Amino acid sequence: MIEFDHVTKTYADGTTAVRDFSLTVPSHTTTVLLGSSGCGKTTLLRMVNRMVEPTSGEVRIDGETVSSRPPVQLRRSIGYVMQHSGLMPHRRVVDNIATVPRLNGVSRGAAQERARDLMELVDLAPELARRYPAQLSGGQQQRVGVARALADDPNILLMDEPFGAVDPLVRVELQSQLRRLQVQLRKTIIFVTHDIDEALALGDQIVVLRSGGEVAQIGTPRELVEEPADAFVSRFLGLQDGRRRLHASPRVGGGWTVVDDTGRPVGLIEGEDGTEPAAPSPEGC
Ligand SMILES: Nc1ncnc2c1ncn2[C@@H]1O[C@H](COP(=O)(O)OP(=O)(O)OP(=O)(O)O)[C@@H](O)[C@H]1O
Repeated sequence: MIEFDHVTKTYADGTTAVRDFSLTVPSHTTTVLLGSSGCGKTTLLRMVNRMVEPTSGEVRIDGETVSSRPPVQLRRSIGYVMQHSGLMPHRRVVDNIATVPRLNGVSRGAAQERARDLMELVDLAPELARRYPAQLSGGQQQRVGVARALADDPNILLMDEPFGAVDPLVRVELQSQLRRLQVQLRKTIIFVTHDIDEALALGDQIVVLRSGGEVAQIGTPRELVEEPADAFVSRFLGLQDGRRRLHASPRVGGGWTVVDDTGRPVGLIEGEDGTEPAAPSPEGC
């Protein structure tokens, strides 16, 4: 469990990025910090591995304040994935992934073997092991970033807009992969994004932030959509402008077409046999 206990961060130039923020992140779940640019998401994330020190308050991992842990040792015990992968350009994929185990004293051979297993886990073809990061697509680089973060089997994974720079199709693939991995690995994940769909797809718990790291609402995806705390959350989630008000209308040949409030088709529903679905009503879903 990770706890933020009344943390505030004022940077040297006087900017207060986060003010009196408290949150409990349950173990083995994914908590998404969701908010627009500049609301303090990265600042909060980096407090966990001491890349940012709070001005007041504290962050605890399993009851122990992180400020009592040497920063380098702490950082090596926590996986960190960032938007632009942060891979070392002059090192091959396999060596990038093996970085933390090597720093922690694992032999080169064993670390590389672990790296190859992780490549398989994140669906990277084995022949990519010898390439350099610049010889990979953006999506592949992010997979390497995830594999590298998992290399020393950390309990905690911090993910800062990890899929923000890849195209929408690849982004959805990476999100599904992370969901599958999480079922298997059950890490404690804090995931930062400003993308609402991504938050709804990945979060067990979502924290909607206003500027200054102020919490607008904490809830499951369902709670946020069904019971937005106020007009800000409702607007932020796109509930007021009809973007998420969907209706199903019968489709020629069976099944249903899902349309939004403007009548724009956004998807299909098919029954188990590919025809009539059991659940939705034509009045809306
Ligand atoms: N080192 C710094 N010195 C001064 N101000 C900073 C520093 N780092 C961040 N800030 C400011 O703190 C506020 C929060 O920044 P932060 O990066 O935590 O937000 P964010 O929600 O992650 O934004 P984004 O989604 O754009 O990455 C912003 O106003 C930012 O300009």
